[in-house]
Amino acid sequence: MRRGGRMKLKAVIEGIEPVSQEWRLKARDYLNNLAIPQGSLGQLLDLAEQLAAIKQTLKPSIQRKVVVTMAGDHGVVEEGVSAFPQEVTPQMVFNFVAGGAAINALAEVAGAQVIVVDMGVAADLSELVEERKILSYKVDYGTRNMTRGPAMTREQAEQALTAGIEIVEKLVQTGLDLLATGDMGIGNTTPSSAVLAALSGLPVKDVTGRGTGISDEALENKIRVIERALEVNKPDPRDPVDVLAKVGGFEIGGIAGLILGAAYYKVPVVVDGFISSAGALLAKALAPDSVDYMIAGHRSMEYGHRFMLEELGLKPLLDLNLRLGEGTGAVLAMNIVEAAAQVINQVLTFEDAGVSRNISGGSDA
Ligand SMILES: Cc1cc2ncn([C@H]3O[C@H](COP(=O)(O)O)[C@@H](O)[C@H]3O)c2cc1C
Ligand SMILES: O=C(O)c1cccnc1
Repeated sequence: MRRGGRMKLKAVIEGIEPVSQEWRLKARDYLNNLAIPQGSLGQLLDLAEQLAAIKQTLKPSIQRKVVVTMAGDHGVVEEGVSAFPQEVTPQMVFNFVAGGAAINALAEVAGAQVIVVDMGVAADLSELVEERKILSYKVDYGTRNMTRGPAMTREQAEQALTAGIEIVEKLVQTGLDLLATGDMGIGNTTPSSAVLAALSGLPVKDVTGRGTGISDEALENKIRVIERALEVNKPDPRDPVDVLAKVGGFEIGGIAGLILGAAYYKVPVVVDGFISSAGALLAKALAPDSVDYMIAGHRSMEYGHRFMLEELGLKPLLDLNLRLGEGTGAVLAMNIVEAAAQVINQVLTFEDAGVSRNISGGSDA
C-alpha cells in the first residue's frame, strides 16, 4: 500500500460529516407546506429531505447517474459455497461489457452509466482494460481461502477501500449526482455473511442464505465454512479493516470505499443488495456518519439482508424478490430517488399554488 493511499483513506474517513441538520430542517419545513395532505407522499418526502440536506439546496438536481459494479473472486469457493464455478466472474465481466447483463438492461431504464471495475478477478482482464472497457484497481487474482487464514492482507484491504474512494473522486471531477453500487464475484455471499456475523455478532446460521441457489446440504456446509473462517481468523469487530482483511473480499472493500467516497464528496449513494450492504456495514463501522448519504435501494431475498438493513437503520425503497446483485436493485431504485427530487423541485406549496389548507384545526398528518 502506498503511503499516500493510506493517508487518503484516513483523511476521507475523518472528513466525512453528518448531513447538514440546518438543511434537513429547512427541507422538512418546505416539504410540510407542499399542497398535499401532510406526509401523503410518504417515503418520497423522507428521500426528498435527505437529498436536499445532502446537496444543501431545496432544488436538488439529478443529472449524472452512475452505477459502479465491482468484480472480484474468492478463494473460499474451493470449499463448495456457490452453485456456480469461479470462471463465471470473468465471463460476466465480458457480458457487462457487451451490454448483455441484467445490470445493463436496468441501468438503461434508469439512464445510468455502468462502470465495471476489476477489483480482483482471478483472470487476466488486461485486454478489456487496454480497450478502456473496464477500470482496473486489481488488488490480486482472487482472495485466499479464508478458512485457512486471512482472505487478504491488511494492506490489500486498505488498497481496496482506497480504490473505491479514488473512483468516486474521479467521477466527482466530471460531475456526479447519484451513485449506485454493484458487485460481481462468484462466492461473494459467503464473505458478505461473514462480515455481517463478525460486525454484528449474530449467529452465522441466521445470516447465511443460498446465494445463487445452493441445496440444503450445500447451505449446511456454507454455514460451517463461515463459522470456521471466523474461528480461524478471529476478526476484531472494533477494527473494520481487520474484518475486511480476514473474512471480506476485494469487491466488498471496493464497495465500502465507494460509499465512503460518496459520503466524503456529499453524493447520495444507492446501496444494492446483500454484497453491497456488507460494504455499507464496513463503511458505517469506519465512519458512522456515512449512513446519512446511503439510500437502501431494495430488500434482497438473500435471507440475512434484513439484518444488514436493521444494522444500517435503513428502510429499503423496493422489495421485488430480487437476489442478483450487480447493482440491479440499486439502479431500479434510482428512478424513485429521481422522483423524490422532482417532487421537491416541482410541487408547489399551498401558498404558491393558491390551495386552501387543512381546516380540521389539528395537524395535517
Ligand atoms: C450468471 C450469474 C450472474 C450473476 N450476477 C450476479 N451474481 C451474483 O451471484 C454471486 C453470489 O452468489 P454466490 O455466493 O452463491 O456465488 C455473485 O457473483 C453475485 O454478484 C451472479 C451469479 C451468476 C451465476
Ligand atoms: O442481494 C444480493 O446482492 C445477492 C443475493 C444473492 C446472490 N447474489 C447477490
